[in-house]
Amino acid sequence: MSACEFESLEKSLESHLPEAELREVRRILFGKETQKLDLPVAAVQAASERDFELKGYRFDAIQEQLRPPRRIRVGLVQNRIVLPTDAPVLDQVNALHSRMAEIVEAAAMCDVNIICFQETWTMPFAFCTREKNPWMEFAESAEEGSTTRFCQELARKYNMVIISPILEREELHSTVWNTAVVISNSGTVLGKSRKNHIPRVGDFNESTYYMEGDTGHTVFQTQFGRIAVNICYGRHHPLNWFMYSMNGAEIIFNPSATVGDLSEPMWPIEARNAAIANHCFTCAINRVGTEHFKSEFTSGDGKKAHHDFGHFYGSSYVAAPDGSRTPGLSRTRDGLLVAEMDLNLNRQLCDKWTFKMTGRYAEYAQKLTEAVRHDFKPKIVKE
Ligand SMILES: NC(=O)NCCC(=O)O
Repeated sequence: MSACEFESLEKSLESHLPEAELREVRRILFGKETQKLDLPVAAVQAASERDFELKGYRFDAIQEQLRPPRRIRVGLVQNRIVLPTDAPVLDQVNALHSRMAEIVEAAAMCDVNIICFQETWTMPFAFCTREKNPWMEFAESAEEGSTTRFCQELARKYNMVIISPILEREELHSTVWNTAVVISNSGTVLGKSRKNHIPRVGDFNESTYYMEGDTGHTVFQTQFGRIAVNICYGRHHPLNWFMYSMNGAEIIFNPSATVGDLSEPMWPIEARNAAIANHCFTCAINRVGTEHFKSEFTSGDGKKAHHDFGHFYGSSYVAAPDGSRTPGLSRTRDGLLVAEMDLNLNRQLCDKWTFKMTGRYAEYAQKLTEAVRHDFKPKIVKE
């Protein structure tokens, strides 16, 4: 079986382990069990007709005496590109818009309050090619572009906050960014969060196309909680998650595009660890499928030139501050993951583990300031 045929770790465990053993494996691998959500029949039917996986889970929190629960639902979308990468640009974008409209409608049936799409969801992940044409044509304005207009309509129609990660062109200086546009459930553009860390690894030649973000660690206050967006490669940087959390994020979304050979063993760990370390929920989203490009490209590693990036392995999941997590979506299929969470869990875990309280941040701030200076002398004791 090839890596792009392997459905998921969860399915494999389910089909091969006896029930009692499976429970123990799940307890250790996934933490406190998330309950399956009873999703409406209409949504399940829509998912089956439209050929995407639909899964729903609930994270529970303690019922407090003074604070009412703050229960909300998030939706994570992973999908393949719809048309081949050499189809006309506008056709590719429109096809992805139509696909997303089908999935968002099902999310609305499931009472999703905040939905997040995958990184640069309106295009193939063409940054492996190092070609400028036609990929730069996918870049659009975060405020006025057709994708934002499209999302604004959906946000209003379904009373849903939408996180729409796109390739952004800032018109005045024609600067290009990798940006998540955050659209309020009122349909207003609440703001945008630009990718802070740009990869220079394997075929991820993104620095050819856009710059390190300049929006810092913005947190967006929505009707359904305070949210932030840490785009893809930013998940390898603990301080990036940390700063969103320092600004008060209750849920941090991580829209991504990453391939099996490079990052799959890290995937289940990083967002989950960030949820634990920062007392918040995290949502890891990855695209699916293998995208083929007309021109060959090399990876600068002595291997033969190739036409594809490798397999984007999906496996989107949500992690909670108590270390529990949902099972992942499939590695091969389009999917919508619905997760219900009580945001009160964040403070409950803060009180239990006190990582924030015991973090000694002032001490580290000072040490870090020293460590990044050119004349820094590391403290190493030698015999
Ligand atoms: N899109 C992106 O930043 N990918 C980099 C590779 C990774 O972070 O796994």
